[in-house]
Order: sequence, then structure tokens, then C-alpha cells
Amino acid sequence: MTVLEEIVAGVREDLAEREAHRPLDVLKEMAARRDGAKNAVAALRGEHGEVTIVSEVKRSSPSKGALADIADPAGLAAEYEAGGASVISCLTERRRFGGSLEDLAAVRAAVDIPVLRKDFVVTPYQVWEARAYGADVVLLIVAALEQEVLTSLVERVHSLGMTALVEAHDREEARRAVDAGARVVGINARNLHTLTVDRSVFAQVVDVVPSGLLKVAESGVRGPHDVLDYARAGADAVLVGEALVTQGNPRQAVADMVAAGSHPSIRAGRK
Ligand SMILES: O=C(O)c1ccccc1NCC(=O)[C@H](O)[C@H](O)COP(=O)(O)O
Repeated sequence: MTVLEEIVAGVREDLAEREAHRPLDVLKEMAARRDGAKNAVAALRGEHGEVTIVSEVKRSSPSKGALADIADPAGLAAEYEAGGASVISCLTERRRFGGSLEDLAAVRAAVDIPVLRKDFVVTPYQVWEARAYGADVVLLIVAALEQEVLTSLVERVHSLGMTALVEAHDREEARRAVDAGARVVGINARNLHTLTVDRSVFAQVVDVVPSGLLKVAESGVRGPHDVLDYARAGADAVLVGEALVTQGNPRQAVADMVAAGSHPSIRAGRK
């Protein structure tokens, strides 16, 4: 079993339990009580040609184990927003990442910018959950989904007013993301078989994604210099987790990355 298959198997077990306790109709009522989803495409695109920053609430991971003791995910998200983040990514997978839907709802309540549900979404029920708990963006991982299922989940996410961030790890997956109707394609540098990070994957894959679609570079960012590198390789946004949760001043760390993404040389090159 690959790491991804193992994670998805655990996700399905947890999901079966939640579905048994909360019928889809109840979730739909919860979703209907929410304000409409925020425009994540506009937030990710930025207003002045800058490369935007997606800041992640991440407690632990399969590759690194425990990363940070985040007692107050809402407070952390508010710090990220104050530092200039454009979108908050909130991990909701429990077993390997220590996240929850409660984290998602708390983050949603604490910030005004769009919030991403970062999980291993494989069924429409999870898409409804995302909306019910306040997400504006839903991660869909190409490697975890048959093409027909991927396409129908993208449609479901968009039909609920949210944005799908469709994640690819190579050129073939990027083509599948585009074919599935993605408006935002993530290119993740973390190999799901070995869990190693190779930041050059972004540059190897990005030309598969047509101009007009947004490109998000994911994983492996250690600091502003990596934001600059991803920006020069064509990223519209950069998603950062570990580097923000493992040091003392997340607001400043985000601000430094935002400054890199807004550097005049980057903005000039994107006009
Ligand atoms: O982070 C992991 O170890 C991991 C393992 C298996 C599947 C997904 C994984 N991470 C999810 C992510 O995509 C990252 O949390 C995100 O891109 C941020 O990465 P980083 O800045 O390197 O923490």
C-alpha cells in the first residue's frame, strides 16, 4: 500500500463514522446557513501582479511527524492574515495531520480571507462538509481520484460556489487536472511515494497548465528565497506549511514571504 492509499483508507474509515452520525441532509442545512463562499480565485490572483501566499495550519505530517503544538488554530490563522496571507489552508485530516473540521470552522470564524479545506477528499459528502464548516476552497488530489470522480467533484465544488484547488505531482496529473475543469491547479513538490521534496517539479510541470488558469506551487518552501524561485518559475501563488508553523513569529514569517512575492522584479515580470 502506498502512503496515499494508506491515508485515504483511514480517511474513508473516519468518514463512514461521520456519515453514520450526520446524514447528508443535515450537512446541507448547515451549508445553507453559511454566507456564500468567498472568491478565492481573485484572492489568489492578487491585485497588483504579486505572487500571493497561502499559509497553512499544519500540526503534523507523515513525512515529519509532529511539527507544532497548535493550541489555537484560529489565532494562528489571524496572525497569518495580519502578515498578509491571501488564503488560509487548514488541514482537516485527523490521523496523520492532526487536523479536524472543528479547526476549519474556528479558522473560518477568525479571518476574512478565503479558507481552504486541505484533506483527502474522495466523496461528495466531504465537499458538503467543507461548505458546511465554512470552506471556500477544497483540495482535490488527482493521484487519489479516478478521472470521472475527479471531474464530478470539481463540478460539485464549483456548483457550491467554492473553488477547487486540483493538485498534481507530474505532467500527466496536471493534464488530468485541466481536463477535469480546474480553474486553479496546484503543483506539489512532495512525492507521495517517497515523501521527498523536489522543488524543481513545479518548473517541469507548469507549462502543461494553460495561461488563464492559476498555478499554485506547493510544499518545500523554507523562506522568501523559495517564494522568489517559485515566482520566477511561473507560480501565481505559493502554499507554505512547515516553515510557518515551526518558528516563533508566524506573522513576520508570512510578511517576509509576502514581501518576496510582491518584489518589483516579480510584479514587473508578471504584467
Ligand atoms: O506533508 C506531508 O508529509 C504530506 C505527506 C503526504 C501527503 C501530503 C502531505 N502534505 C500535504 C501538503 O501538501 C503540504 O502540507 C503543503 O503543501 C505544505 O507543505 P510544506 O510547506 O512543505 O509543509
